[in-house]
Amino acid sequence: MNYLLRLLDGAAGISCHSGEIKPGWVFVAIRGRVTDGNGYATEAVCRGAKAVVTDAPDRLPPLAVPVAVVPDARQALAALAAHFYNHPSRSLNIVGITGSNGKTTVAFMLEHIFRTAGHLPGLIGTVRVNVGKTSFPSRLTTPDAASLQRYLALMRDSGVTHAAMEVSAQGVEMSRVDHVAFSCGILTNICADHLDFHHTFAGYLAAKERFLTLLGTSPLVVNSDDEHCRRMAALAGGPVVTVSLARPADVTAQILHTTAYGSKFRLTWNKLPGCQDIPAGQITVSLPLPGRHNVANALLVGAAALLHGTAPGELAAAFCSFKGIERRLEIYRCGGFTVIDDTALNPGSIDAVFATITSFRYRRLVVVNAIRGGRGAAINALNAACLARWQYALPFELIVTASADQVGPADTVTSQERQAFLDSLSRAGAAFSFYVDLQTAIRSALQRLYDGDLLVLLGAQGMDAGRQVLQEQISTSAQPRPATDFAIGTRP
Ligand SMILES: CC(=O)N[C@H]1[C@@H](OP(=O)(O)OP(=O)(O)OC[C@H]2O[C@@H](n3ccc(=O)[nH]c3=O)[C@H](O)[C@@H]2O)O[C@H](CO)[C@@H](O)[C@@H]1O[C@H](C)C(=O)N[C@@H](C)C(=O)N[C@H](CCC(=O)O)C(=O)O
Repeated sequence: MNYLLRLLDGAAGISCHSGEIKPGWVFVAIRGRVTDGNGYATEAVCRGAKAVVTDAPDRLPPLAVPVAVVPDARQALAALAAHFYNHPSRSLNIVGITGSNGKTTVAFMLEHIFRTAGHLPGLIGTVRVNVGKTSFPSRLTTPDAASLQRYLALMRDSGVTHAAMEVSAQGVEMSRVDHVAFSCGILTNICADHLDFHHTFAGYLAAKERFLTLLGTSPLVVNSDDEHCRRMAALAGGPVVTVSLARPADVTAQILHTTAYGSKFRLTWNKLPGCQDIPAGQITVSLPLPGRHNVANALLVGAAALLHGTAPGELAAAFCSFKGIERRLEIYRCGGFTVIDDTALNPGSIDAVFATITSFRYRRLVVVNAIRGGRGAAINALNAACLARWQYALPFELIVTASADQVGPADTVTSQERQAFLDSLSRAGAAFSFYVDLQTAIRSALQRLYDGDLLVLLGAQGMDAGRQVLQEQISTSAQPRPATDFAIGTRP
């Protein structure tokens, strides 16, 4: 390793992407799933790379710069990047948030609480990267190791002290978060997802278990209402703080009142490990986010905030002022009807949306669901069965459409993926209409909607186009009606 670290002497940067290389940088060539980084080494040297690191020297062309051979290029990238930026995570409080659903909401909620408690916060996740008040676009939930360490160094050098970071299973599996010192971990829930990457549920669980190894002896906050999370907590190397809505735990919630626009609950905690100065206590929280799953998210956030010394009074105030985030059970008005917009990429998140809707009052329900493509297509059969099950429980008109899972063309829905999804829906007994074009699907939904109806947009980021179509319809005069319009209670 010393020889490797000496490569960094005088280096100006490090990257695994040739396009990012600047003079004096070190290029780490990674054999990937789509292409081989070794094939870009010449380009990296032409851009001024001072050295190249590889775990496949036989795939490298002759180069006029030093080449270091390592057992695993991904792990070497993480180790070199952490060393190059002088281990920024050691100067930060970083809460690593992992799980199938809820990572983004938990991360934004925790960032908000850290800010309200007077810290300069940071956030790394699916929607964006925040360094204090500066925002950067996000291509991945968990960036590659070099980009990640770069962000962490920027946070440290900008005075950030507390950061919330989404840790994806892919990110763990690909060593992106190796050499990150987490002050705490959060395990939200575990359902079959990302089968495109891990291929089996066991593989997905193994990635989550590897996160616990990386967490070391730092505390783990775990949702003990989730069976897989309970089992995994037993593998933690440090103290475990359990949170639950339904059973005895270190941190619990008693829901007092829910409406379409939020929940009121009593949050109670025991004396937490490592929190000498915060005795057991209780606060009443008004959370302006609907749904039981958001109370579960708030429990995880509350536990992590208390572990980081947030005073109970500050915690209650911070929850009350949290505004939520786009496309996570986001509710807005569109003329006389209401729209719920959620990325809902897997059965767990689809369940969370419909479980919340069961207590809403509306005239009719219309659902537009965007099929996942590319990497996400592996989950489509499970999503179709989940939609059919909910259509049986809550009759609704289902409109299906195709849309890019992410922005990249690699994720457009192929005709095979589309037909496979529609066949899964038919087999499960669902009634639906299909429109290839997302905007036509939304327009078709709009023609069926009247005052008092509820429109639900489910699916990938490609659904952003749907919002633009809706915005055309949202009359400037329409103001959000009081929550009483959707008071929880008897449905028509
Ligand atoms: C499956 C997966 O995670 N792939 C990620 C991985 O790709 P890879 O290692 O297979 O790399 P590759 O694209 O084959 O390229 C090989 C190497 O050549 C390099 N290269 C490539 C092209 C070039 O011109 N020059 C160059 O040097 C690349 O930087 C890379 O190091 O490393 C790449 C570089 O960092 C990522 O862009 C790529 O993310 C792709 C786009 C992706 O969609 N990933 C998804 C699956 C993902 O990671 N999702 C998770 C979870 C999301 C969730 O929770 O739902 C996430 O953290 O975002």
